[in-house]
Amino acid sequence: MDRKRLLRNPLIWIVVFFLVYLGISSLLSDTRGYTEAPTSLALQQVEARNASEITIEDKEQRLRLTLTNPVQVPGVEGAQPTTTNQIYAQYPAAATDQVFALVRDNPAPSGFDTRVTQDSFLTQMLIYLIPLGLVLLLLFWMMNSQGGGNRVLSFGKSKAKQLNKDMPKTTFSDVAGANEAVEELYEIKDFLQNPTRYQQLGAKIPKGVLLYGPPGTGKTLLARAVAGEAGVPFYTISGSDFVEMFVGVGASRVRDLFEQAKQNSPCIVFVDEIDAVGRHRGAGMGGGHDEREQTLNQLLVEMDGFDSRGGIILIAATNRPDILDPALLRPGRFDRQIPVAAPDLAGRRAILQVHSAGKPLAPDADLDGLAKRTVGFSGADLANVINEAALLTARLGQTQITGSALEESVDRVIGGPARKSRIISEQEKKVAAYHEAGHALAAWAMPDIEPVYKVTILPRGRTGGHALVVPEDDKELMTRSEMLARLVFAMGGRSAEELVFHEPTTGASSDIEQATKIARAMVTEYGMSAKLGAVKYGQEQGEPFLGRSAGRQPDYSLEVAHEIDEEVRKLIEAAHTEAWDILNTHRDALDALTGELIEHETLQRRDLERVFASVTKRPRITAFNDFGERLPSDRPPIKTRRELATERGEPWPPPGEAADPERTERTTVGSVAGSNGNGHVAHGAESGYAGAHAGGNGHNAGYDAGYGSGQQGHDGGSSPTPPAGMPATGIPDVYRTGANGRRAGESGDKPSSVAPNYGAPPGWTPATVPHGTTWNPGGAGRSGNAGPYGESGHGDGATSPYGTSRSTGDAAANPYGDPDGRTREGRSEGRHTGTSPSWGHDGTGSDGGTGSSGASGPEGRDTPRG
Ligand SMILES: Nc1ncnc2c1ncn2[C@@H]1O[C@H](COP(=O)(O)OP(=O)(O)OP(=O)(O)O)[C@@H](O)[C@H]1O
Ligand SMILES: [Zn+2]
Repeated sequence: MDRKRLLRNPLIWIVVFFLVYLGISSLLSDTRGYTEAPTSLALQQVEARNASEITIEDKEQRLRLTLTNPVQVPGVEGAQPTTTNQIYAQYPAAATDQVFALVRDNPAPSGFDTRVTQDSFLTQMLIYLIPLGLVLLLLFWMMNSQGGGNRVLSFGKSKAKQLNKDMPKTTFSDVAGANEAVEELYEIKDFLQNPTRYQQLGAKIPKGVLLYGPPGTGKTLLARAVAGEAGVPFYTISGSDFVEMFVGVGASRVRDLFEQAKQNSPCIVFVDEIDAVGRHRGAGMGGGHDEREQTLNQLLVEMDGFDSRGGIILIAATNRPDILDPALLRPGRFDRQIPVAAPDLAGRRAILQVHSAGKPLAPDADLDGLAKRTVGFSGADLANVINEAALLTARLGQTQITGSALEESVDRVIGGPARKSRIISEQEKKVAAYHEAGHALAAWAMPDIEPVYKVTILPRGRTGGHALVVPEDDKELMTRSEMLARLVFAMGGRSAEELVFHEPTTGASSDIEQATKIARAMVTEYGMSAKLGAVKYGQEQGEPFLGRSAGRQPDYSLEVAHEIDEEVRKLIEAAHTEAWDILNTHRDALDALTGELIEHETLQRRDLERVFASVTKRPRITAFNDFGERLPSDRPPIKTRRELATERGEPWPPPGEAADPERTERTTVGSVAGSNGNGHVAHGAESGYAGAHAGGNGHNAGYDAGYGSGQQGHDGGSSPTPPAGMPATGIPDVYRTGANGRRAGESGDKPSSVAPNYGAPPGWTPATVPHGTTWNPGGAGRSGNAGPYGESGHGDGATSPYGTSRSTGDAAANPYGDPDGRTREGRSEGRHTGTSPSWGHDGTGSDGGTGSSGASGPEGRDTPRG
């Protein structure tokens, strides 16, 4: 590496050149064989007529003599004198005349000769060329070191350098938890291996495959796996490689790319981040997009031109399919679009297994538990968790990765390293402890929210502490009650401060932000306010150049704006009251928890169960308005086969049937099913999880594109987005609880208390069903298990209610208003794994005290389409 750098330095070359020059000139020196003598001696010899040959070399000012009788030449600088008959001597230029006269008077017997050396033409040329060459060399060198590659000289020329060839060894088994995508890609791989089979059927294989989904979900990995499985070369180029300063370069690069691919077919060309070139034409601010449009046009033309029978398959990846030019996505171009969503529970478990393979795990390392805790993590996050745990283990000098190392590394990945050294005053610690205890208690006593997983007042990253609720399931839908519960949870910290210290602190700012976001989304996006109705207020501009929310425009009147603000405030006020009331009622529990928090700093679920033993889930006391005039029906929804079976006490799945009926029912991609079906099958059978997204088929309106959001907005929880269509189990659940909630609110009666059942969701009836109804909506799958939520996070998802940080919805699924979901089955489209770990960080304390938690991620915007 270093040696290479050295060789590029022109100075080295100059030095080498001179050394070589000196060497050569001394070798060729024409004084060889002659000894240098003092001028006086040489003149004496001429005078004494002892020279048999005399040459005057005019240019060198040298007298060269061959003597008849050898003479002794004194050695120069103390060297031995030598006796020789060939000598030469220099003379001064002014003495030329005298020397000439002397020689003329005393010529040798053969006369004398004068030589005037003339530089050869070549030498003269060299003299001019060498400096020129040096200058040029210097210039090249400067360009090189600037651009990294020899950019300037090769622009528009072949891009052999940018196109990296590779023969990956990756296989589909390296990709875990992305079974749908693997199934789709299996076909491509099969085609590359047996093209004739497809050609005989007259089938056209897609020319291009677009993989889209949140960052880090394994898109690159999948593309490599296709190449690895098919055993064809894999070329990668990034969309931004096309974009160049010079107009027309991008287009010619596209041409070259296809040229090269054709020469190397069959092969896979992978264009990463294709949105860099593939953006909507005519979009963007100002002018000056000609270059990009030209590049895109060229890409379109080339894609039309090549024939996939040639065995070239283009795979592109993007996080933002919604901003791609529609022409790029039409049949014949990237007509196969494969969503790569963040993994679900089974997927996460499988990914953890893939990445922990070959690493020494201690017996207490529980990958299943870890998978449950890491809702919303992408494959890359999970890989990172395992790696961090390994690093941590190495740092501690241990030989096995323990459960606590894994636990710590999850926290690190989400919230950054713990700030152990930070010193906080006793008083601040107490405030923080009350704040977090307030969150925990509010969540504990509210229906429709997951039990708190852990509470800590250890500052981590930029946060001052957090209470964490983790969903038991991956959830895609969130009911109104669940969102309300989240509001209460968010207000818990603030309420505790007010209740106990009679004064709020700045530590609740991110809670407030979070709550506002949820409430606003409920009103303007999810139509959850009876007063304003199911109307979407505000329109998002499609192009993200201005930053997501800068493009948001109000499309309603000032009066409505006023009403929205009012509704938002009402929701939050009600939640605040609710939280306050809970804390007031259970003040003993609050104090007890605070005490333990101050002592232990971090408390787990078991501790909470002990401390909160006396706290029961309670119905909401405040009236949140619900449905206006439209009274929900009392008739319960139909029951699924599974529910009926469970009621009858029969085992599920029925013996002899496929292990996972839900999954097979949903899956329409039957052709190559099961190529990688590891974790899933077992999983669906074992928990209610499959039930949780049993629906979602076939609607593609209103998905939340909010996945991309804050990589580091750790706080934000998830963003399950209730989509427009509701799955069979979904609607009634919402209605039911909503209706009951309203009645409770109206009459103000507190229901007979429901038996406390904290640990887990299965079986507990939401307390919002006040009259002791036994109806249990979703079977194991959905009972009061709300989605996740980051209590104070602000993942900046403008709309996604729970702080989108890690939500995964791939919802942007169908960006081009393709209503029937051509190639994809509805499920993958509607897929919005809205769950994510809910880190409510509170900035209690850190610098400046305002505790804004976490740099929020950039997006999380809702992009409804279709
Ligand atoms: N499904 C998965 N199974 C196993 N490992 C995964 C999976 N998804 C991601 N990873 C891990 O995460 C790393 C990053 O994934 P990859 O580069 O493919 O993500 P990407 O989707 O291309 O991200 P981006 O959109 O940011 O380019 C992979 O090298 C792999 O180690
Ligand atoms: Zn808080």
